[in-house]
Amino acid sequence: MGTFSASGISTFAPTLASNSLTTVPTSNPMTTTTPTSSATVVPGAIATISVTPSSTRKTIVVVEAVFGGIGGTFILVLTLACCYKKWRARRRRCNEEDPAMVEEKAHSRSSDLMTTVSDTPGVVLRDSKSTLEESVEGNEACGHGRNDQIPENEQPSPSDRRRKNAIQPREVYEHPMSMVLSSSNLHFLYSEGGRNGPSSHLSESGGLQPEPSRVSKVVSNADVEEVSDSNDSFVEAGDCEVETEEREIVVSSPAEAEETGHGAIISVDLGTSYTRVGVLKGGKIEIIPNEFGDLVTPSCIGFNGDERLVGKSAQKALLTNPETTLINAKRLIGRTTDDKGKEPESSSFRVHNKNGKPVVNVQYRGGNKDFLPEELTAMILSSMKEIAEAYLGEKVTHAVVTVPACEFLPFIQLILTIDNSGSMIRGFNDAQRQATKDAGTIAGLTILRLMNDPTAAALAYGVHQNNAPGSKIIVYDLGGGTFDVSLLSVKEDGVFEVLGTAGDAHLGGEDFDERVMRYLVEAHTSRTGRDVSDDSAAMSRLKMEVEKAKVILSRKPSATIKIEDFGDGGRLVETLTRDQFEELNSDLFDQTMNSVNRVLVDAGTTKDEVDEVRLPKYPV
Ligand SMILES: Nc1ncnc2c1ncn2[C@@H]1O[C@H](COP(=O)(O)OP(=O)(O)OP(=O)(O)O)[C@@H](O)[C@H]1O
Repeated sequence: MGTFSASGISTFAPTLASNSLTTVPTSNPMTTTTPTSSATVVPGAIATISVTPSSTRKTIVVVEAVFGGIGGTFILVLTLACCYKKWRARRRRCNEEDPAMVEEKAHSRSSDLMTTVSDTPGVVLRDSKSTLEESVEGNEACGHGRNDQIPENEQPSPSDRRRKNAIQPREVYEHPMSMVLSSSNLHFLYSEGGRNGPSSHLSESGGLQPEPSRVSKVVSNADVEEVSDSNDSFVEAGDCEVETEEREIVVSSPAEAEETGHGAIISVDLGTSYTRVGVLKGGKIEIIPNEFGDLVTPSCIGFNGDERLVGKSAQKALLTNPETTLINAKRLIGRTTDDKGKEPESSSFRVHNKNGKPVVNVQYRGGNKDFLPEELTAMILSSMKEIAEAYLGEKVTHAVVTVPACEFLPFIQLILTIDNSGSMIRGFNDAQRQATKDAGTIAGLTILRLMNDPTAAALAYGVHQNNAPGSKIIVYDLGGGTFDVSLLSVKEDGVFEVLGTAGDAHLGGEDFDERVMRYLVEAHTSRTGRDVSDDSAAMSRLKMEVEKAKVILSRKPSATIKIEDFGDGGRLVETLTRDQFEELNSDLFDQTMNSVNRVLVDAGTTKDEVDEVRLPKYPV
């Protein structure tokens, strides 16, 4: 789950304030690749479209050349109709696993199909919240704590003060994990995305009385089933697809879970930088500490002779054996080797092409070994399984795993970006989702559900509990490697509707770290004449220190980075201010704002209609 704490907040809020949310920034001094859009081609619609001017022009020229004249127009319309149909079908499949709406107060109007929340001890959200708050408290020492602990004399940077009229983010302390954990035990009402979100059907009905004709599958409390692979959310009737608005209703309690033979179902927040595992126990959601007593485990894998390390020990080995220590496997999963050039350069391990797939090559057990990203991810999942099994004293076979949201590009945007990315989807696409499931299988886990990060986040923040009906909330979730933003509308009876989701599976805290690293290396080189960028041990050290500094900058206006052995016995001592950090990363923040803009425009909402912005906090 993503988080950017104070530095993220401070940068985000003013941007939100200063940018018009109906237009995309068209230039940025730091940007080399930030897309700009041409508002002259299709006014209004294009305002949120992220395409390079050259690709737009190319597309238009091709369209004009190929589709000139009346006959051409007919062909164009036909082609667009076909594309649109395919796009809709894929979009439905993509949304399949997005539990976009959640019903939390089912007991008030429960139907025959559903048990009530009060019947289901595992869904007492307040309990999960307090557990999580405790865990945050317990981790203040790591520097990832709550902002209300910040000493009063630590004033925000001058740039913060300049920011007026911003939508004020509220601090949140829960972790998305809480609801991920509940996902196997709550009443979930899946719905098809409206323009980019769900239908209004459920919200009208309060989520409790779905019309049977519109429900493709109902799982009653006596019939808990695996749902992750169901593809029956729409039926084909000849050439015509009849879309069902609701997809699944899953009702389960711990007792019921046992009946199914699943045993305890673990939930894994599989992050680019950190992974967490939890389980529902004794009516409460618990995040399980690892062997070090930490609630989060670095998503790091190390190979040392015959030994395989996962987590903190691997992270430590990053300093001594950077070539055989792997980070960011999530950024490779489900990718092809063509899908390159978007990742941070700081990874020290070797990635090469094997049958079009990126493969990591390491020295292990006396030989050169290739590992697919799903195999690496499986190692992390396997470690989470072991942590859970040691804690529970029983075998774990089933899990719910989070993935970055799957955002379908609006159709018009798809047309205009086709030669840019060729992809219908931002966020995790089908291949990445499938590869994540495969990783689960390799780890000996059946993945019951892939849950979208922003949905999990929204649930965890208790958006449906804590906000008045009618309020609109933005959930801005910047993680280690991915970014998701969702616009939610709170309905009656604790239901919320996801009006839109956007994001970038190539953008996260790692990219921000990367920028700072580059800056520091350049500064060091020009001062000392020594370039350490090829020294993987020095770069690994720098990476760790830069991340720490970034976290400090969330609370303080400046941070000092000191590395005693920074290549060739040299030393690095640099002070980084929050303003510098923000400037170095300004285009990355702008990119996140593009997604915010897109979500708002897709949902037909303006900035003024947004009541609140939620920025996740990070309980390490
Ligand atoms: N207090 C903080 N201030 C700024 N950044 C922070 C803070 N705490 C953590 N981070 C950054 O947040 C990122 C990790 O967040 P998180 O654990 O939510 O992501 P993840 O789940 O590993 O990644 P993703 O969800 O993208 O796969 C890292 O880049 C980390 O440096």
